[in-house]
Amino acid sequence: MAIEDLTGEEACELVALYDADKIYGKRKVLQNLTLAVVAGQCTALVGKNGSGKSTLLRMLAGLTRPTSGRRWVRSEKLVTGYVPERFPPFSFTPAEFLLSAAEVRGIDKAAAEKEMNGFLEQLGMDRFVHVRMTQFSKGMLQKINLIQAMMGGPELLLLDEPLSGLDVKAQEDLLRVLVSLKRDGTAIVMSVHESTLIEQIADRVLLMKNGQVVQETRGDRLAAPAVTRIVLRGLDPAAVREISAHSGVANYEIRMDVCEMEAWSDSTDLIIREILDSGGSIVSVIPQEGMGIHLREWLQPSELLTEGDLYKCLP
Ligand SMILES: Nc1ncnc2c1ncn2[C@@H]1O[C@H](COP(=O)(O)OP(=O)(O)OP(=O)(O)O)[C@@H](O)[C@H]1O
Repeated sequence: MAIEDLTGEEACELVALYDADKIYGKRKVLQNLTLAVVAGQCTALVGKNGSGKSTLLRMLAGLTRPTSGRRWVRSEKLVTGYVPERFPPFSFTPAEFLLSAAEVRGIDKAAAEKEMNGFLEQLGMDRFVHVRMTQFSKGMLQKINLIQAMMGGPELLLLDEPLSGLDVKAQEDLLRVLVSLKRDGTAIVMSVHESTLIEQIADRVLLMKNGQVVQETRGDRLAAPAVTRIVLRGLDPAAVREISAHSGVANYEIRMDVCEMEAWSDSTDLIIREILDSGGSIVSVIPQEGMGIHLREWLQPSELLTEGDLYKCLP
């Protein structure tokens, strides 16, 4: 499809890559990447160090061009916030740095000051507004790094390891801010190692390996318990419905004389027994590993909001 022909749902796309490669010297660090970023959607990039996450974020930001393939952007005026992996301890105060960054981006001074103070307060940094950043810890610098990207109402927010250096309280504060931006329609793409951040905010998770997206899953599937797909025959719909009323059945679909059921893995034996006892026969039983299980190898658990429901914390 020609990019110029995007209509309907695709019109929500803010930026997209088509068959994009990035080559440094002889090394292909991104290969055949095709992906679109949609307003209000949060995408998490997961993968080992060197798998290409930062390069992909820079390419989406327009900071590096594809060696081949294309980057499409809805408008050259797309308001984009970018949080680089490293943020140096500039010898400015947050007020000096953030307000001049806002001025460069054409944000009105009074509005910038109001927005800056709001973010500083939300991230517990308001006391340090006039302190030189050379005295800041890694976590404090990261908060300023995040604020510079979030100011000016970005339509697209690109975050390279946003939780880096933040303590648990700061992670929770940031998560609240990100959820609220996402609710207002900001698209977020972030490289991330913490599973809880993904579970709380990501709509989709892309697993990267050697510069390619090798797996894609929904963010909420990461936390979902494993299921078993059971295909059965020989039961009438009433008998299927009766078994499906069991809490161990996640969902089912009847097609002609065959029924496909998804059972929570820990109920598989019980459900199969009920099917056989009711006179049905089993065609196949396939455990659904789900991508979450593969993805978890690449993620660290985090203490972030392990018990709370994030949405309950929101104002
Ligand atoms: N400007 C550059 N010149 C040469 N090689 C580069 C450049 N930028 C990145 N690379 C290489 O591209 C590969 C992918 O790097 P990238 O930083 O995108 O990976 P990453 O998944 O973000 O890793 P990390 O989590 O360590 O940041 C690495 O091998 C890196 O050394």
